[in-house]
Formats: sequence, structure tokens, C-alpha cells
Amino acid sequence: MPTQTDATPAVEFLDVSKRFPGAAEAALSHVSLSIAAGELVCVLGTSGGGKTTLIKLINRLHDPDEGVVRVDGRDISQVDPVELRRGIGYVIQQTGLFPHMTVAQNIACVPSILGWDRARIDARVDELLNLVHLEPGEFRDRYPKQLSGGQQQRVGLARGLAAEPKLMLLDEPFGALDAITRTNLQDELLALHRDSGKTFVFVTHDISEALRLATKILVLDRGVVQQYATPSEILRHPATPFVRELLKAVEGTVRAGEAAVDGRGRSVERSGM
Ligand SMILES: Nc1ncnc2c1ncn2[C@@H]1O[C@H](COP(=O)(O)OP(=O)(O)OP(=O)(O)O)[C@@H](O)[C@H]1O
Repeated sequence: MPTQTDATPAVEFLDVSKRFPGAAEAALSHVSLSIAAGELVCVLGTSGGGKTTLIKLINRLHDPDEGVVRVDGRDISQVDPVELRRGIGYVIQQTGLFPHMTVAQNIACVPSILGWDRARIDARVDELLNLVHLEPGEFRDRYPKQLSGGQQQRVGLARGLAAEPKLMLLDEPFGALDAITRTNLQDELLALHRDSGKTFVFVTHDISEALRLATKILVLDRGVVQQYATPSEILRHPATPFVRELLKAVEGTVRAGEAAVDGRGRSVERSGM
């Protein structure tokens, strides 16, 4: 269950639209939603549906054409983007690790900017490496190119968590990984979410991943919210033909009327459709 630490939503979208210059269609159209503190929201949809745009509107890598985005109750158009981003963890598939910096230096980036003292930074780097199951003595001084893809993604996750942000944005962080590594990282994320009370917004195009991880799933298609509900609600009552189509991908694993158990140990049941 999400830890409801605060009545103020972690993130709110109030009638938000975004169209990129020259694009025929809006990347996001009239999106309104509220993400409570402590939720793990998976943003799901097909390619080009607007998932990344939605995430980037939360940390002001994009600004909306219309509407308001609030983080922790603040209209972020009034917040300096650099200051905003220091309080939000951001993890992307390409990891964005700095190639000329060691693993420790990459993880220490934001804490260093925030002026943490050396001892606190060193302790935090080791704590995070242990958290993502990379032995500090072995990995601290390596460069990103000396790591496997899965290890790089673990370092990316550690870096996003470094300054203890209350809000984490993750854009397909476990994409391009083999199934076993992916499942391991999902388990680590679930444990982290359970223990930390942080809010996570997690983009994926994989419905199985979303059903496994999410407290709520936001389904987007062509910039329009199709459904925003718990996994169980989505399985029982898919709101649109698009959501029904998405669910076909898990038809074999969660059959009509059968119960299954997701990554949180919840029983998810699907009515006939
Ligand atoms: N910087 C940009 N300039 C112009 N168009 C863009 C830009 N970023 C995104 N778009 C367009 O906005 C729409 C939504 O893109 P977005 O990246 O949000 O989709 P997505 O759901 O994350 O897709 P994917 O799963 O392929 O990453 C697409 O049609 C895309 O081409």
C-alpha cells in the first residue's frame, strides 16, 4: 500500500496540453490527474503516446502550452527549473552517466552540487551501491564504459536516488535488459518503494511490468488519458478499446476470471472482456 505521507498531491496536472512546433497532433491533450504522495504510477502506452512528454513536464524539461503542473502543491512554472530538478530524481534508459566520471563521481553529482560534506557523500555512495547490489569496493572507481548495460542502469538508479528526492521520475529505466536482470531490478524498485514512501512515476511500454509494479496505471494514447486506475481496476474494467487492446498482451498470463498474483503479492483478477 502507498504510504500516504501528505495530503498535498505529489504531482498534479490541471488541463495540461502540449504540442511541439510543426507537429500535426498534440503530444498531450487536456491532461488532468493527481498523483498522491507515496504512489508508484506506471505510465503506459504505445510509442509516441506522450509518456516521455508527460514525465518531462514534471521536471520542466518541457513546459506546457496550456494548463498548470504542480509538484508538491507548487505551480512549477513559478519555480526555477534547476532548483526544481535538484529535488526530483530522474532516471532514463540511456542512463545519461558522464563517461569521464567514475561511478562514485556520477552518483555524487547532485549531493556535491548541494554542498554535502565529503564524508556524507562517500557514505551515501556506498549505501546506494549496496542498495543496487554493486559491491562498492569493486565498482566505486570504475568508469561507465567498464560496466555492463544492467550495471550502468543500476548506477543510473543510484544516481537518481542520491540526494534523497521525495519524487522519482523513471523513463523506461529497465529497457534493453534481459528478463532476469529486469526482474531483479523491478524487485529492487518494489522494495525501495515499500521502504521509502517516495513517489515514483515510471514510464514503460510493457503492461506486464506495469501490472507488477504499479499502485496506479496511467494509460495514454495519442496524448489522451485513456484510463488512470489501479491495476486491478484496469484488468476488471478496461475503460476504452485502446486499454482492452493493451490487455491482449497479457491475455495468456491473466485469463478472464482467473486470479494471478502481482509483484506486490496482490491478487489481481480479471473479469471477462
Ligand atoms: N522535442 C520534440 N519535438 C517535436 N516533437 C516531439 C518532441 N518530443 C516528442 N515529440 C512528439 O510528441 C509525441 C509524443 O512523444 P513522446 O516522446 O512523449 O512519446 P512516448 O509515449 O514517450 O513514446 P516512446 O514510447 O516511443 O518513447 C510524438 O508524436 C513525438 O514525435
